Formats: sequence, C-alpha cells, structure tokens
Amino acid sequence: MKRSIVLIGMMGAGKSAVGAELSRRLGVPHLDTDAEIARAAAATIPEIFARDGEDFFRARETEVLGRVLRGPPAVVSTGGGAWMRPANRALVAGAGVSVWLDCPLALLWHRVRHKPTRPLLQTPDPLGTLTRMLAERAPSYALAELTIEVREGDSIETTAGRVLDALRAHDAANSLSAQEK
Ligand SMILES: Nc1ncnc2c1ncn2[C@@H]1O[C@H](COP(=O)(O)OP(=O)(O)OP(=O)(O)O)[C@@H](O)[C@H]1O
Ligand SMILES: O=C(O)C1=C[C@@H](O)[C@@H](O)[C@H](O)C1
Ligand SMILES: [Mg+2]
Repeated sequence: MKRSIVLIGMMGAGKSAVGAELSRRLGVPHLDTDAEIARAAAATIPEIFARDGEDFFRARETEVLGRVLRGPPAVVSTGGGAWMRPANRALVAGAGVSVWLDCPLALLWHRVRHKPTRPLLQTPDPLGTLTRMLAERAPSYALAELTIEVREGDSIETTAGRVLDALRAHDAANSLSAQEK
C-alpha cells in the first residue's frame, strides 16, 4: 500500500468501525483522529469541546491529521468535520486516497440518536441539526476521490469489503491511465 486510505463522512457513517476492519484486512495500522486527539488531551471529545471549545478541537484535528499522514501508509478514520477545512483536504490529497462513506440520514440518525458522545448533536432538536449538517456538508464530502454508499443492513465487514473493491477498481483505473500517458 503506497498511500493512506482516509475515511471521511458524517458522524455515525462508520469511519471508525469500518476503518478498524480495513486495517485488520490490509495488515496496516489504523489511526483515528478523534481517538488520537482524545489520547493526547487525556480527555473525551465532549470534554474537549466543553472545556476548550470547537476552535481548539479543530486546530488539534488539523495537527493530528498532518502528523498521521506524514507517517507510513495507514487506514485513517477522520472525525466528521475534518473534511470541511480546505487545509485538511489538501493534507489528505498529498498523502492518501479519500473515501466518503455516504450514509443515508435515517441510518445516521438510528446510529447516533442514543449516544451522548457527539457534542455537536447536544441541541434541542438533534435530528434537525443532523439533517442540516448533512445537507451543508454533502457537497464537500462529494469531493472525495471515492464514494461508497453505506446501505442499511450491510455489516461493517460488508462495507469494508465494498471499500476494498472500490479501491482496487480505482487503482486499476489509475495504473491504466498512467500507462496510457
Ligand atoms: N455497517 C455497520 N453495521 C452496523 N453497525 C455499524 C456499521 N458501521 C458502523 N456501525 C455502528 O454505528 C456506530 C457509529 O459508527 P462509527 O463510530 O464507526 O462512526 P464514525 O463515522 O466513526 O462517527 P464519528 O464521526 O462520530 O467518529 C457504532 O456503534 C458502530 O459500531
Ligand atoms: O461531525 C463532526 O463535526 C464531529 C464528528 C466527530 O467525529 C468528532 O470529531 C466531533 O464530535 C465532531
Ligand atoms: Mg469515529
């Protein structure tokens, strides 16, 4: 593997879960930017948001992303907002292939509704917040090199397999176009 695989998408799309499975299958390290930030701060993501604010979190996120992408090729699970910063997209473009786990709203909601671990959803109307967030972010997520539609009923293993199939097809297409040049 020459480049890192960078999973992007909404909270609940499965970036962490599918990233762990991909890393097992490929035998490369798995790095999760949220987990790296929490580890460095010795605090949970909600604690960091509450104590230091979102801007602080976003600055750490860019640092961590840069650090993990400078390392050996790995599977990198990003936080849901990481892709929104053009600087982060540039970091990813330089070191990895971006894969959007495109998950329908209903499935996202089903997965995140009972979890208090997403500070941005601690609003009076979390479904409305999630709906708005997806609508605002989808055009940026669509800039990823690859898009995988996450389907209801697909296991983590099935989704990871679909990511690998798409990566192989993408690699084959890229080496064909490289030969043609
Ligand atoms: N294909 C799947 N089938 C069943 N459950 C899944 C699947 N993918 C993810 N999950 C579950 O959905 C929840 C959210 O997944 P995960 O934490 O991987 O999302 P995420 O994209 O990393 O979100 P965040 O941006 O908040 O870190 C977890 O409980 C995970 O186990
Ligand atoms: O979508 C987002 O902006 C976030 C997603 C999570 O992965 C965390 O990075 C944090 O809760 C913010
Ligand atoms: Mg995650």
